[in-house]
Amino acid sequence: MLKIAKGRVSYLAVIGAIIFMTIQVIANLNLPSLTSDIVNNGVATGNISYIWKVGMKMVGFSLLSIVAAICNVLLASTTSQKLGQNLRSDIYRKVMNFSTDEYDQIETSSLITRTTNDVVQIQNVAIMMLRMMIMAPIMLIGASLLAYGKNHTLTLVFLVSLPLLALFMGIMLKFAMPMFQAMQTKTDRINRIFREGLTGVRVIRAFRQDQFEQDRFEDANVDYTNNAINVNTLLALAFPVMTLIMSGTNVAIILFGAHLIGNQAMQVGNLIAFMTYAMQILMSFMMLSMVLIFIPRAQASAKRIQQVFDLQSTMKVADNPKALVADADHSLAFDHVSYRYVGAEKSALTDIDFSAKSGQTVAIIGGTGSGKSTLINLIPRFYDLEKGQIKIDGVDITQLAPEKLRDAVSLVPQKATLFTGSLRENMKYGKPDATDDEIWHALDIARARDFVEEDPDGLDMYVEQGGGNFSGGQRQRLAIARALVKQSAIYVFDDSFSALDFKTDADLRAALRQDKHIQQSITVIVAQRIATVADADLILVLDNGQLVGKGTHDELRKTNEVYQEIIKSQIREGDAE
Ligand SMILES: Nc1ncnc2c1ncn2[C@@H]1O[C@H](COP(=O)(O)OP(=O)(O)OP(=O)(O)O)[C@@H](O)[C@H]1O
Repeated sequence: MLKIAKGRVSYLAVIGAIIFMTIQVIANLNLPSLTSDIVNNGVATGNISYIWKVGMKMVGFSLLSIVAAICNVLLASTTSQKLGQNLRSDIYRKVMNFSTDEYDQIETSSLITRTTNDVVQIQNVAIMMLRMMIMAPIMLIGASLLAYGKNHTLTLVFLVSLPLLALFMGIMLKFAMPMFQAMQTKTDRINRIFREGLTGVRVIRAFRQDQFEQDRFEDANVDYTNNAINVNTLLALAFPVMTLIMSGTNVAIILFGAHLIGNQAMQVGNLIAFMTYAMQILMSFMMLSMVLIFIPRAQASAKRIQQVFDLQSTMKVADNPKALVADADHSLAFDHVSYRYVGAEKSALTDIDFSAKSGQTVAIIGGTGSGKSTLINLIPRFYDLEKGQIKIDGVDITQLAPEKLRDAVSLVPQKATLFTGSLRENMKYGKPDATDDEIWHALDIARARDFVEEDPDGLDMYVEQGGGNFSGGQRQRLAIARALVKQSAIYVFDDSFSALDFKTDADLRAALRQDKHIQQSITVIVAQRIATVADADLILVLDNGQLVGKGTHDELRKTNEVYQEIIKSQIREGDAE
């Protein structure tokens, strides 16, 4: 908990909170003594001017206590809010820098709970620490000493009530702590099922699994609710018991106090003050116990957040990362590359070897699961290799700063993802200073100009979450345009043309070939159709992670069996050139 707060809170604010809380408690501790003074020396003797004098002092201490309390609350809540803000930013930054392997280690839903719910738990306890944790010990010690000063004998009452209270709080902690700790994992479970239900709603309906999913969610929901009810019942039970102990203490003090007053061993005012101190002692003891109940839950949350911070990226960045020379002739080379997914039994790619240079198009074709997407995901270093090297412009990509490498590669993923906002913002994603002319040029090549122009808002058109207000083909074309705006050394299209009809596919590729910038870059295309790959300078045929063919369309169709098979299957489907 302290580790997670380190460097994320202002120490000045923490010191300020401690100072103001100390002032508040000292002012509060003075009030009972002044009350006893006013009763003993003012009320009992009928000395009005003395009552006024001490009364004004009491008002002064009360005002001081109020002002100090306000300052403490302000500092405590600002500090806890800032701590939350910093934690959320740091988690987000860390997660955004995860390599793809790390994403597999902590579920997305759990990451969301950690950024929201867990951070809130820590914020709540931070406020408690900056208020109750400071207030309680000072008040406990101060009130005990002052009560002892008022009457030694009466303090013996605490020898019974405090151990009783401690015993009860101990039992409470034992039962409440595991329930509090379980709350976070139960929240994770609810979020996971809810998220899956939302993203997979169409599949769920199509497979008529609505009831199954509803039951699954209900299960998690009931489990969470029962746990929350149990915790709250326990806390609710605690209050009457604590009130009973406090009232019992009060009664005992009054009984023994009356006896002492009867024997003239104590003044009335001192008894009143003693009772107030007794309440302050018991209250601070309870406050400490409450904080002790909440700390383990926040501790569990802190651990979950720390886990995210502790995840070491498997991707090592070179000590002196190299840069690429802008506007130079480019090259891309795979040098006997193999790759195996973490935990997988066999390699997804084995001994892939090819190279390409500026102006060339490399096409990758192969059956489902043959390793096409894996191969292109290795270019922007989403994963690190098992064996071999990938070089861009002759430099091993592990020697490049990751941001420089990602600048050099423009990727159109298999599943086109657009972000909420205007279309212009989406288009500028890879080049924030892109002009409207550049965007229209890219839309032109991507065959997306027509439908954007038809919309009255044009580039200001609103993009809904995930690009939901566009068809699959339109989304794909916009994703292509976005990649083109970025202007990189290498363009990678992961099955990006499959959502397009044959004519649009052919027009788009022809427009790509004519673009000046593309002519100086390397284009890598993953495709299913022979027609899409036929005019590439180099075609790679993948089968079961192996490179079983490498050459031009003419070479491969004469010599390569797998390629011939693909052609045959597509002729049968009437889908070939
Ligand atoms: N994250 C992953 N973890 C483990 N194995 C994976 C992962 N992603 C893919 N694979 C495996 O790697 C192999 C290659 O998958 P890849 O996605 O590269 O195939 P693909 O040729 O692009 O297929 P498709 O045409 O269906 O997209 C498959 O056997 C797949 O099961």
